[in-house]
Amino acid sequence: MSKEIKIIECPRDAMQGIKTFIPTKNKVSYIQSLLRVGFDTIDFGSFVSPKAIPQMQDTAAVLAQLDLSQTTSKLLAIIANTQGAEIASEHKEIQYLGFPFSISENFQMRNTHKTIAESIITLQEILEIADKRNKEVITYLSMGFGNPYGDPWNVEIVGEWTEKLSKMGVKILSLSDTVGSSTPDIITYLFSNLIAQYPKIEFGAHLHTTPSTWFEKIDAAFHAGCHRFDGAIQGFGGCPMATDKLTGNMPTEKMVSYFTAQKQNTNIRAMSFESAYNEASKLFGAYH
Ligand SMILES: CC(C)(COP(=O)([O-])OP(=O)([O-])OC[C@H]1O[C@@H](n2cnc3c(N)ncnc32)[C@H](O)[C@@H]1OP(=O)([O-])[O-])[C@@H](O)C(=O)NCCC(=O)NCCSC(=O)C[C@@](C)(O)CC(=O)[O-]
Repeated sequence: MSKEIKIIECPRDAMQGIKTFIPTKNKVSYIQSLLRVGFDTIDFGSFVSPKAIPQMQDTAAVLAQLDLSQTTSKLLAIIANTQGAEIASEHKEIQYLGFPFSISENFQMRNTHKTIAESIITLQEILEIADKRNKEVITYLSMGFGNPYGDPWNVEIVGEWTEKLSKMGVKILSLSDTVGSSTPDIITYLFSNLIAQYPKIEFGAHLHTTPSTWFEKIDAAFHAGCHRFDGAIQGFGGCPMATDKLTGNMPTEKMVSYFTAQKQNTNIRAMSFESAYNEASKLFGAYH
């Protein structure tokens, strides 16, 4: 029997880099449309410094206004320090805390003002907070496919960090292509080797892409055994801490059509997906 495909929709990643503040009610209305679709998880907001990411400063207010009574989706919030982990853990509606851990020193500094060595200590503390508060942690291996800063990167480095994270008790590891630099060969190599070597870790693909490379990236990750995929409708967004130019997210509509063609179950309801897609056009159309 084939394993179900988990699609993680990331409105947080789609919105966080938009400079104009999106009114809370518009965020609520958009996320509400996503909650009807059947996504495994919605990465809906973040509890980070409002100076670092002003767009996400109303995450608690957004959460308070969501109607979660009908949804099957779980909620994920990004956190970047223990303060964020404590705040997010106060909310019983949030199942997952997502921590961006980068194997690029430059990106980790840009993103969280901490070195890799300091961040690994933060991650350990976050894992302990999550354990006490009954939350699961998703660790992102940011710049997992290389980086634009000239920091050392190769597949052995990814392997060594995966070993360390596994020993620390990381259970979900999302290999993140923060600036869209991955190639199908590297995707295939990393997923097929790491999935075989660490059967207790659930590996995810958080891929960024240009419109011409989405297919080869998803196809490589899927055929290498990955079943957990992040995306954002119409590919909106990207990480504003990475480079001056955002590289869009993996477009969810492309993934849905890909997995439908592969006869894989994603639990996506087509009509609700279409409504959410239209909501995305209205919401993001105003800012692009
Ligand atoms: C980590 C820090 C806070 C360090 O930032 P800092 O300036 O070094 O930290 P600080 O402790 O000095 O705090 C600065 C101010 O922020 C406040 N603060 C501090 N923490 C919080 C918090 N949790 N919630 C609310 N407020 C907070 C804190 O209280 C203080 O306020 P002030 O005293 O100046 O008024 C900052 O750099 C930060 O927030 N970074 C987050 C960056 C971020 O959200 N990046 C995008 C998400 S990650 C991503 O997109 C990648 C991903 C996941 O998609 C995967 C991939 O593609 O790679």
